[in-house]
Amino acid sequence: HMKQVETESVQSFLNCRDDHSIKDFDKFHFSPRSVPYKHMPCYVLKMFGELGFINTWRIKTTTLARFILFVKKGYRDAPYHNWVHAFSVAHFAYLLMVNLNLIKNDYITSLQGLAFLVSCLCHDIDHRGTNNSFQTKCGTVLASLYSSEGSVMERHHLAQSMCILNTDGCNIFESLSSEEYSEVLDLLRNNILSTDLTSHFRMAEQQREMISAGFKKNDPTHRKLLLAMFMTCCDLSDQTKDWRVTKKTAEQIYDEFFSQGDLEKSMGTAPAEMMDRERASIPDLQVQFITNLVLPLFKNLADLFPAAQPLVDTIINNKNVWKHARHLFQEYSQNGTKSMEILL
Ligand SMILES: COc1ccc(Cl)c(-c2nnc3c(C)nc4ccc(C(=O)NCC(C)C)cc4n23)c1
Ligand SMILES: [Mg+2]
Ligand SMILES: [Zn+2]
Repeated sequence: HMKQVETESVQSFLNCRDDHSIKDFDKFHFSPRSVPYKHMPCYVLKMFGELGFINTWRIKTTTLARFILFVKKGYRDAPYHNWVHAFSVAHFAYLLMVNLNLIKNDYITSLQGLAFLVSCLCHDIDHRGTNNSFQTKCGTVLASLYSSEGSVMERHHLAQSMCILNTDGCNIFESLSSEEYSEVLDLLRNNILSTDLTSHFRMAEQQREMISAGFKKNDPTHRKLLLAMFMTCCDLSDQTKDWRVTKKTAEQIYDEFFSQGDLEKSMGTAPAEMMDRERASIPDLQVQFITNLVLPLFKNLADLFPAAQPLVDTIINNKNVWKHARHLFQEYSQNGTKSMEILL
């Protein structure tokens, strides 16, 4: 078995070098979900290399390769919260660093960039396709471990990430000095915990103040707010791609949400509307989500980085498609067609 794993792992790191079918990998419009599944680990390695992290932080390639495969194995095959989501989130972190020159223009340090990319890769590890309120409501093991501090799932994703770093031959931070090591773990913690959407709302106010007051590069609080903002941008980056991607993402998310709703009904509790396949109107929910969360967030990003303005334009386009789909959906759902097929 180990032999088979070894050859498979070696295989998944050889073939992306000669994969000339991929163009525009470092452009905002590129969809990471179009990368062949078996090439994804290799493209993660490529991102670490292109950002200079392998040399700067003296990361052994075999250690990084093993770390990537353990992270990939740490994800379950949930409809949305799976390895492909993790890969796409990490890819957007790469796009931000490359296209906004975050490290060159010292918005973030190289160490913060390394922690940022690793955090995105690990941010949803071992997700079960159910959200924080499900954990507490149904008294899961994870709730018994973490519900007193909140952000139950995010604390679990962090714990799983630490386990992988402590696994033989997987510690990609082994060449760091002790102060760099403790800083990178601190960054990992802040970044992964900041992907809890409810804590994003708390920070959104401070982020707006930071942007209107003007970002100060050497203000540690500004740095922390900026990294938290980047993490949520990456987590929601499917919204910045063309309609096909956002539609497919919505299908996966509501597949996961409605399964949780079914589970809650079978346990005798009433699910939230967005989790209830009998009540939810996906176009309405998506217009709300984009209006209340996605647009303000990426407008903040574009305020700081004008190069990110095209992302806002794409999000507005997608929102208009959902608005157009709204009455289409009502019309069709009258005669029972609830499915997303009707959307172009
Ligand atoms: C950043 O962390 C997460 C965690 C989990 C998910 Cl699924 C998402 C996420 N990523 N894309 C989406 C899209 C397209 N629609 C969504 C609609 C609702 C919600 C949701 O959780 N609403 C309740 C909350 C506001 C208290 C999340 C949605 N979402 C992001
Ligand atoms: Mg998450
Ligand atoms: Zn996520």
